[in-house]
Amino acid sequence: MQDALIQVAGLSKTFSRRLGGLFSTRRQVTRAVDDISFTVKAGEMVGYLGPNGAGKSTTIKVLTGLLVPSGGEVRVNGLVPWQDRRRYVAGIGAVFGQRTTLWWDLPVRESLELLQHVYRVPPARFRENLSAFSGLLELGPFLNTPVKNLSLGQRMRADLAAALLHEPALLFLDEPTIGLDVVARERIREFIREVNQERGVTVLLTTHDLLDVERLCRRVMIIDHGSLLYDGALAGLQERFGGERRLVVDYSELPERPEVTGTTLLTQDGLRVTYGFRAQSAAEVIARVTAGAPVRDLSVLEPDLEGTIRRIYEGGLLQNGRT
Ligand SMILES: Nc1ncnc2c1ncn2[C@@H]1O[C@H](COP(=O)(O)OP(=O)(O)OP(=O)(O)O)[C@@H](O)[C@H]1O
Repeated sequence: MQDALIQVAGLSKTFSRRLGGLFSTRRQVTRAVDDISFTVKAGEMVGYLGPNGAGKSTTIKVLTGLLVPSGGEVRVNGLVPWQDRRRYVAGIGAVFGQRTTLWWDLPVRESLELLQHVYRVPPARFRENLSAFSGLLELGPFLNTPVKNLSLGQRMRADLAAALLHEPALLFLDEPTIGLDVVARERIREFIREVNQERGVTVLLTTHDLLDVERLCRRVMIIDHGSLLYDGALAGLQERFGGERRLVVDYSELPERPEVTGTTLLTQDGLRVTYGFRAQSAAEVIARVTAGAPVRDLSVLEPDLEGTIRRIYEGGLLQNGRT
């Protein structure tokens, strides 16, 4: 716990909303986040996943100090996020994909200059960082454009630069690729990877785009109905909850008995046979297949992450599966 940059213990956040008219005493209580605990070490990049309404944004809002929790303890960078705001925000950056933190009517450059003053970034550092981020995010063509006239992809790039100009140790990203096309998404991912690997910025990433997670995160946390269901390696998730891997074999000559020990024969179409298998290494299965009959070609298909996550959300696979 000592060297953790983010320390969360027993965090809860409840929203209470009056139902009915002004004088109604009926209230609807939502436990948006319910007793979650985790730590994140400096330099990590962690994916924070969950279906709609799971509690992701609420967690991020508490961690960035925008919301005060109903219970639990949170320390980020050694500070309590919702106290001592000035000191706290100097050490973090945040991008909320759904809305910009920049000044709507100002050109990007002026917005960034304003932030320079807010965060008291020395002029030389500012120039250096602006030039580095302009290069990586190709801000040049729209630095003088008012934020309100930017495309969504340009706006997101400007927001990322804005979040990092003061060199925070930690970056919170809430849906940073939402609404972007494939090329723009890839560019943003590339930038996030660079920031994490080259600058050592710790990243907590919330996203519905599992490609973001596959490309960027080794560790994922999954939240649903306010509870943390899984915290561990992305690879472990696939191993434990992924569907079957498949081996597609094109035989040159069909074996007498195409069944192979340790696999399920899924389909057979002429000389092409597809097997399903779990856990064991593909090499073992391939060795068994090739020992049985001559093979012309074969390929292994991994279960996709989207299918795995969907199974988890839909099937409650993780009810007792906290790691
Ligand atoms: N200000 C609020 N007042 C009342 N209820 C709220 C408030 N903010 C969030 N909630 C409720 O808390 C729960 C968690 O919401 P949250 O926005 O954290 O989910 P999320 O995982 O970020 O979802 P999404 O992926 O849809 O953004 C939901 O049931 C939501 O309706």
